[in-house]
Amino acid sequence: MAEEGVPGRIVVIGTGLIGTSIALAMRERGSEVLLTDRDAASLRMAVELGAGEALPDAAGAGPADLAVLAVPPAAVAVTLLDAQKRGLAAVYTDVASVKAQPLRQAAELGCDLSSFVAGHPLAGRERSGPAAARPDLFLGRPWALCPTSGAAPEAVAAVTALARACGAEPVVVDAAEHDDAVALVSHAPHVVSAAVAARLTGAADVALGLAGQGVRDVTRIAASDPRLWIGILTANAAPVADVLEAVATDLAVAASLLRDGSDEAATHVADLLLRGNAGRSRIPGKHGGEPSAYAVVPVVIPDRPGELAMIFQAAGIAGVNIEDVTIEHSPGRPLGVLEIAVRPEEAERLAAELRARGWSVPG
Ligand SMILES: NC(=O)C1=CN([C@@H]2O[C@H](COP(=O)(O)OP(=O)(O)OC[C@H]3O[C@@H](n4cnc5c(N)ncnc54)[C@H](O)[C@@H]3O)[C@@H](O)[C@H]2O)C=CC1
Ligand SMILES: O=C(O)C(=O)Cc1ccc(O)cc1
Repeated sequence: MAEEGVPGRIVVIGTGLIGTSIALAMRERGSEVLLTDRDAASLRMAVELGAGEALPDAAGAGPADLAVLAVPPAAVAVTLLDAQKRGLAAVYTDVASVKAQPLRQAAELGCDLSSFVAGHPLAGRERSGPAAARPDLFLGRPWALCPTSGAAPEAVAAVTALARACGAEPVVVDAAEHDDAVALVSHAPHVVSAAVAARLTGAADVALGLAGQGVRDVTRIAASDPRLWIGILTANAAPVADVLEAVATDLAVAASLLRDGSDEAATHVADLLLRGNAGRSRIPGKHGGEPSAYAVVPVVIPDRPGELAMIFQAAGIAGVNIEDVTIEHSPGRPLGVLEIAVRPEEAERLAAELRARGWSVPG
């Protein structure tokens, strides 16, 4: 039985990363989940992962409470029309990274927009497919909802309940405003990441051997599926182009100032770096609150079994909550640096505990 306020039966169309993650999360809340995907292998894997049962061809038990369309942006409208014709559910939502174009297409196709509330969980990964799915993917993340003026209140309530049941925070926003926002915080950064990563295709081995965490951070999302992303970018083309042009101008000015080489030119480059500091500091912290200013405790860790577990245990004994961790690997060496983010007032206590137990904590 589903927990109170959680949709009892849902259909997930598209059992990739996002569809299977939603299915897993909803199974944990007690929902019955029926799955379908045009790719039989994806569907089979999602079922094997425990995300739900395959949706039977025949109508069976009647419409589900909610159908989630977890397909690429260009497939949302046709998938909605087909699902509504089949009467799969009382309420429909999607998860596409772009909102205005699928909504426009759905209206043009004559879909019923009173039972459809467009949605977008702002959580994901650089990997696709059901194997990368995780039930905790949406915890603490925003989930944009873009109901049209004709959306039924019960439909908005059902999709809000889905987002909450997945552990996310629903945020109601107009579709065009959403698309401008994600162009800035997700889509343009994706292209910038790809452009930096593309420079590495011809890189010498020595350069790749010197690669540190910075280039890994900047290029992480460049590992994503290009087929999905070309669909996202073309569906949100104008807002993304606006941001890219502004970034390109900053880059072109920085390049020409660096060529200039004068002290005055360097000051102007520093202006960009300072604006970068200011922009970065505006990104909210891990639970969407104020940006966090954690202290980072670096620990040199030998690459051997159980090391991380012992460090985490030591933090627990010291009564220090670990807010975040990253591991910086030393290429070709059997050690790395674990960077533990903690509250500033707890950093010295953690460092002392770790040093007392024999770890090297520089600084
Ligand atoms: N990848 C990410 O990090 C995020 C993606 N999204 C959005 O979620 C949606 C799905 O993306 P992912 O799960 O990452 O992609 P994915 O490639 O892992 O999964 C998409 C699934 O949809 C299936 N599919 C495609 N067309 C279909 C159709 N017409 N009928 C039935 N199944 C169909 C594919 O076979 C595939 O299994 C996209 O709209 C994307 O914009 C939203 C948030 C994050
Ligand atoms: O991998 C990441 O950090 C992401 O930001 C993933 C992501 C991709 C697409 C979206 O529409 C939302 C989130």
